[in-house]
Amino acid sequence: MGKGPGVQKMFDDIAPNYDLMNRVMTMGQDQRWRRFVVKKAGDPGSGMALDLATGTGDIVALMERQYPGGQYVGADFSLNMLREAKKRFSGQAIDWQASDANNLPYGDNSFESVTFGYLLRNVDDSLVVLKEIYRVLKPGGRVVCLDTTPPEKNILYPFIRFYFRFGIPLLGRFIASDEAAYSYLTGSTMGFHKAEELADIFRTAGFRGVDYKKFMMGTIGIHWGKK
Ligand SMILES: C[S@@+](CC[C@H](N)C(=O)[O-])C[C@H]1O[C@@H](n2cnc3c(N)ncnc32)[C@H](O)[C@@H]1O
Repeated sequence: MGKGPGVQKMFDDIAPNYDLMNRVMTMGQDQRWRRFVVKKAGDPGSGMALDLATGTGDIVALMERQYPGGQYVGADFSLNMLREAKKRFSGQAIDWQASDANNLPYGDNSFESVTFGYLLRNVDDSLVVLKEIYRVLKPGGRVVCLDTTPPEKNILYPFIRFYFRFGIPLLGRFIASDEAAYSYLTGSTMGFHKAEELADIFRTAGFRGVDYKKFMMGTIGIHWGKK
């Protein structure tokens, strides 16, 4: 069995505390990275934009506010995360849909942009998901991916490692009452592709103009490209 069912249950369980935990754990930086994602995704005009693994909806809500002419879909396979998203952004024109990133229920060449925050670390095979995203993007459409990335072994590494190994799980215990979910975050970050490797996987999936930028002492990566 793949990662899917365990990941789905984990996000269903932490959904009510997810946003507070995000703000505290990132020291309030997380919305800045999402704004960068929105800038890179650009204006879809009157076309459709998909935010995959939308969770509680922050990226797609920022998109809708920034570029109000588009048609927005926020998709996720955790129904509890989608429920939180709907509650938070009920006043915005966003269509919330249940869907699995491995097998998207959308036709070829449907979207002007596809964004996703913290998805690829959670799937069995990044290449399978990226090929699926490539399929649903229109030619010339933009992809933007936000995720954690394994820190480099520089002078800051011992402090960053300490924060990931002990700080984040401890915050998870007190804020989200779920230390295991946040130990998983640490493990899946340390075991994830390095930023340059991930850029190569984007290229293998067919994307062109692939590049990336790191944030938060090299622990966050934002990748982008075009179909
Ligand atoms: C860490 S949350 C990120 C939420 C949001 N993108 C953000 O910026 O806060 C990861 C989300 O990915 C979703 N997810 C993980 N694997 C998925 C899959 N195969 N298909 C759809 N959603 C998935 C989870 O349910 C969860 O809501």
